[in-house]
Amino acid sequence: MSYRVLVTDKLAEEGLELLRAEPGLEVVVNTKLDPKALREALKEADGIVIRSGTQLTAEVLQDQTRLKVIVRAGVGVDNIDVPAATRQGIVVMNTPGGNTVSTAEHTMALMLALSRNVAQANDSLKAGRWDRNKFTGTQLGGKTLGIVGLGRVGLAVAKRAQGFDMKVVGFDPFLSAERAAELGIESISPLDDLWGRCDYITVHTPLSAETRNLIGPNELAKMKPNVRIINCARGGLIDEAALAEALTAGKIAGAAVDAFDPEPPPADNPLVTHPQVLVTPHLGASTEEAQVSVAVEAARLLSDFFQSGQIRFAVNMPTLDRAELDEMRLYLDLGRRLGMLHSQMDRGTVKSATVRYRGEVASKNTRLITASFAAGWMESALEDQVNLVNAEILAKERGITIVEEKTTDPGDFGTLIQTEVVTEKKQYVAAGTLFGKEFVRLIRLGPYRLDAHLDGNLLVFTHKDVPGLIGFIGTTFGRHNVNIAQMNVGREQPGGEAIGVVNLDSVPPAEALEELKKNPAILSVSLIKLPEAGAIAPWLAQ
Ligand SMILES: NC(=O)c1ccc[n+]([C@@H]2O[C@H](COP(=O)([O-])OP(=O)(O)OC[C@H]3O[C@@H](n4cnc5c(N)ncnc54)[C@H](O)[C@@H]3O)[C@@H](O)[C@H]2O)c1
Ligand SMILES: O=C(O)CC[C@@H](O)C(=O)O
Repeated sequence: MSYRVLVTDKLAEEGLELLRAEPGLEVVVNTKLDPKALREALKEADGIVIRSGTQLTAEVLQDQTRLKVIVRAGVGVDNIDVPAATRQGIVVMNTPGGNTVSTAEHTMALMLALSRNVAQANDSLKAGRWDRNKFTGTQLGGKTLGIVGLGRVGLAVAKRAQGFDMKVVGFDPFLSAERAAELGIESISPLDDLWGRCDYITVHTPLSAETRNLIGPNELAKMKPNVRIINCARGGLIDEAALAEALTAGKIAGAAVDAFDPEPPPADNPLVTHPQVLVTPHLGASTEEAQVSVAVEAARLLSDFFQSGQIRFAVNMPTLDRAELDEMRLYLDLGRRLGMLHSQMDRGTVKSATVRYRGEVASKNTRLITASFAAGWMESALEDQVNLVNAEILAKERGITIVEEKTTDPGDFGTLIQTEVVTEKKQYVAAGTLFGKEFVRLIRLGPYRLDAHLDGNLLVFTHKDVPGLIGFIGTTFGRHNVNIAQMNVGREQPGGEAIGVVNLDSVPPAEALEELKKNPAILSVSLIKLPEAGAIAPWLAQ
């Protein structure tokens, strides 16, 4: 049997050689395909190896019935529509770690070059000038570096910055303060407290809906005027126009940028053209060592896949046999939804997490359900596509152990999963059960019992148990044309504090939420977005 493998970005020769030496693999290298040609070429391919230059969009992947595997030589899979690939049964793998050191070193290179005006001084001297006074810089030693995102690259930057005698502070919802302290990093939470503390700020999070414009005009306004900002992660994490404006207005001192949105950036991109911004064309991972490392690893992943069916570093595929997956599907879905609920209830640094199983569910493979909870909890925050296979390991790496407790005593419900997350701010408790063979239900939030649907748009509000409040909520949403599908309230005693969960047919506008918050009887309002009823995780859908 012969498999055709397409390579559509520049891959180190060492990786190509490995692929070519593999019996049964036909390797086609073409780095000049436009989306239409790529789509056509994929119809004749069993596998593809890419870096960050190839966009595997839903359109490109649509109806690719021959394609079985995508291997990303690198970390970020944001140039692949992973849900679209998963839906089509295409395994997506990446090579995490292979370019971490190079990217951390590039971050340091940019930080140093920015501090010592290396690029400007180089241009000036080559243009025949000897401007020693103009390029007086600042030193890193003794300064405070703020790192947003303390994963692989963020931690590697922290270690190097400590070698330069910098004080390192940082924020990452998935690194416990204790683990950070062990690494000599002061954990700052909430993130808003970090901006005003730092002389240098560097971002190392994935780009997601939550992290887009992580640094915008409000955050820039809170920074010290001498601050220097570095982005060696993804364009889109920093509002490019706001950053350029803050530099021009002298509100901040400088910036260095390796990643843009889109790439390549248009010629009039405000950062590329700005005299105080040092730019490089996405070179973080562009070292001989990193490129060899990711290319060789990618080649090995691909040949193992075709030769023996092995799946490693898959970002969308659990190693679970079919029968077990079918039996567990609804429990896994409930675990994931509870995790997603927690991830949206609080942004504080996690101290501990516990999952309690009661009744029938306690006799199932609860490790898998706990992994599903962890995946739902972390899936919007991590660069890795979190799934059943990697969720608990990713949590552990961040100093978070998810404790499991179980009893087969059925209690009030036949089956119950109760989740508890303790952050430095407070303790959050939720519990869910299965209703029939199809439905998952939220039956407890904090100290309150209720019975709410665990899907779609949920408005959770704590309030004083006073007459007229339910009417007020209904009228407010009515005025904003938002339909209430279902409403539930829970309280400990009449007239005390209570909780309400409202299932909405659409996302309410911000003004509607503001109006609710102004009512003195309403104590807190959170909008939680969950998958629609019956929509299961891509990694459960295979
Ligand atoms: N410039 C390059 O060539 C290059 C090379 C490698 C990686 N990258 C990019 O660098 C980034 C980091 O890569 P990595 O391998 O360290 O990924 P990682 O998954 O190991 O780390 C990402 C970290 O960000 C944290 N995070 C997520 N949301 C956050 C938020 N709102 N606030 C604070 N922290 C948050 C996560 O908890 C995680 O610890 C990614 O965007 C990746 O694509 C760029
Ligand atoms: O392919 C590259 O050189 C960039 C890779 C980098 O952005 C990554 O996410 O691994």
